[in-house]
Amino acid sequence: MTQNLFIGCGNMGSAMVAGWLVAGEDPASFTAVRPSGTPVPGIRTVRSVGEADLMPDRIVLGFKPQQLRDLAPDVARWVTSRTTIISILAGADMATLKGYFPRARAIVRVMPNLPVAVRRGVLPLLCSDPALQSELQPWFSMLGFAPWCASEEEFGAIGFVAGSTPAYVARFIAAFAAAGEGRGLDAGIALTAAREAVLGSAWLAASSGEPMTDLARRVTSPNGTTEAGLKVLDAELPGLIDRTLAAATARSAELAAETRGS
Ligand SMILES: NC(=O)C1=CN([C@@H]2O[C@H](COP(=O)(O)OP(=O)(O)OC[C@H]3O[C@@H](n4cnc5c(N)ncnc54)[C@H](OP(=O)(O)O)[C@@H]3O)[C@@H](O)[C@H]2O)C=CC1
Ligand SMILES: O=C(O)[C@@H]1CCC=N1
Repeated sequence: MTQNLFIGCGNMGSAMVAGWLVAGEDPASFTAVRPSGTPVPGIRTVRSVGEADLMPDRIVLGFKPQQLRDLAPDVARWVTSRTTIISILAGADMATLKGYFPRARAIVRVMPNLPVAVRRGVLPLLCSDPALQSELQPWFSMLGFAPWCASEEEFGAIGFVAGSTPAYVARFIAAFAAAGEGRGLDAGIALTAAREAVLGSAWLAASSGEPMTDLARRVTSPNGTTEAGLKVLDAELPGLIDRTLAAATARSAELAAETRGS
């Protein structure tokens, strides 16, 4: 059985494990290292790599990017020519990772988003070895849309469109709910209405496959209420999203520098 060792398994590591367990993966194939000892539901959790006492086939780097420099020497002690390193660290580029783990069989970057927990994630992948791509594709695809990227730039761009989006969507839903409350709605009803409207709209977009302009047109009666609302939204939203992604991109570059120690 393939042994997957998560070094750090907090919000994102636990979400990935949850998705794989729902997909039917064997819980015995996962071990999580968490210094706090907080259990990861459904799998063996230990406080240190030493306590795990296994030679993993895959090591998932699930700690914070800022910790890479300090933790890499310890992690490297468990890496052999049979070990695949899977990094979910934002910002840490392939060259940096290769520098820390020169003995690894291969290094794979993945930038998952939180819906991997319910197998509807977006998780761009980066690794230039076609054999490893074939080996890992079915495993990652259990968690959602898992495209192999041709370059670090493409990987980064998909990551920026999708990686933080669950947080942005949470804000979007909360803003609609707050606007509903401001118009006298009960808080619970306002939140349910906003959340279900976003879920239903995304579901419809995914199942119909139509262009977004067509979907919007089907809602927008000429000179009706939606048209009045869109005049306000369209004036702000594209620029706002662009600035949002630009800020995330800039922070990623800073994190990349921190992982290199420069
Ligand atoms: N959250 C997200 O949506 C996304 C996160 N990522 C990436 O995932 C990584 C983790 O982020 P996230 O899950 O949000 O963060 P969390 O803080 O939830 O998880 C960090 C994990 O690292 C563990 N840890 C801390 N110190 C050590 C150590 N010395 N040795 C081993 N493990 C340690 C923590 O242990 P303990 O649990 O015991 O505290 C925890 O399990 C980051 O690199 C981030 O860039 C990537 C895409 C999306
Ligand atoms: O906020 C972060 O840095 C991580 C990477 C993408 C989503 N969460």
